[in-house]
Amino acid sequence: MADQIHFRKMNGLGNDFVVLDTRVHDVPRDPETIAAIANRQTGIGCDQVIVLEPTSRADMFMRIYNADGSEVGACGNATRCVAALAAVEQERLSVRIETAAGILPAEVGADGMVAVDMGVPRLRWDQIPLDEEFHDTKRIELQLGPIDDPVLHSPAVVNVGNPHCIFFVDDLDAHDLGRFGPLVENFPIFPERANVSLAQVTSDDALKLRTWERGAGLTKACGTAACAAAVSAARRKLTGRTVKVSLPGGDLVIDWREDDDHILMIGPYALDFEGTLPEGLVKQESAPL
Ligand SMILES: N[C@H](CCC[C@H](N)C(=O)O)C(=O)O
Repeated sequence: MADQIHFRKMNGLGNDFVVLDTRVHDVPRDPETIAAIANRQTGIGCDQVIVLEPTSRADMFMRIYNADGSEVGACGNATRCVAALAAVEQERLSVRIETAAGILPAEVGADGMVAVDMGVPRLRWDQIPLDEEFHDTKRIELQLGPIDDPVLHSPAVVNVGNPHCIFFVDDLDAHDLGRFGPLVENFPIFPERANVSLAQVTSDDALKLRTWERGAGLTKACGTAACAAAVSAARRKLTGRTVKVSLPGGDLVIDWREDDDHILMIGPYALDFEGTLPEGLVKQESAPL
């Protein structure tokens, strides 16, 4: 019988994760099993599956899989959750989490908040990446064919370890992100697809955000989208460089630091419950011949 695979169910502002740990036992990584775990009808149910791995360069390596099984480079909300796990393990409040997009320092606060240095935004068209050259990535012109809404023709694009497309609108609720999100996510201009957000600036230090996540769909919060929207709003001079981002699941504070260009993301984390993966969920290793 395959050994029982322990998991932690965690969330950051309702963006939820199943966290597995390869330092304890082998865990499945094939896209089918990841998608089966993430399935909210027949699996555990989550937006992303997070797999912890050993590394000599940081306290742990965080591998990130979307619900569709695709592996990606960054997940802001999960980084806060994993930083909290690392702080408990290492018995210190300053930790470092390695991801495919880089090593992220984090500080776990006594107030249950975690501050993660998400690094510097990548702003060149080929860093997003886009499949055609645009000199001004704070406002690109999208030929949105199937989308007739003119306000959705000139988003900002930015990479914060993963690709983001941010539309600034006057009223979030006036647009059906569930309808056009998947269209934009899969536009050919985004060779690696994109996370798609609607942002509504409400003051010079606050904005509201809704996100259709690449590989996961509508989520209650997206940490990297909050970083991307804050950077894009500041680039367009719609806000300052420190912004409260209000998502359906709650608020994050994003500070795009002037001195070193790093993006600091501050917000909560939560451990919901722990368990073991149901046997049927994990493809059994084929028996040795
Ligand atoms: N869907 C994202 C990964 C998860 C990001 C999100 N959950 C966050 O908190 O940043 C992508 O494909 O790049």
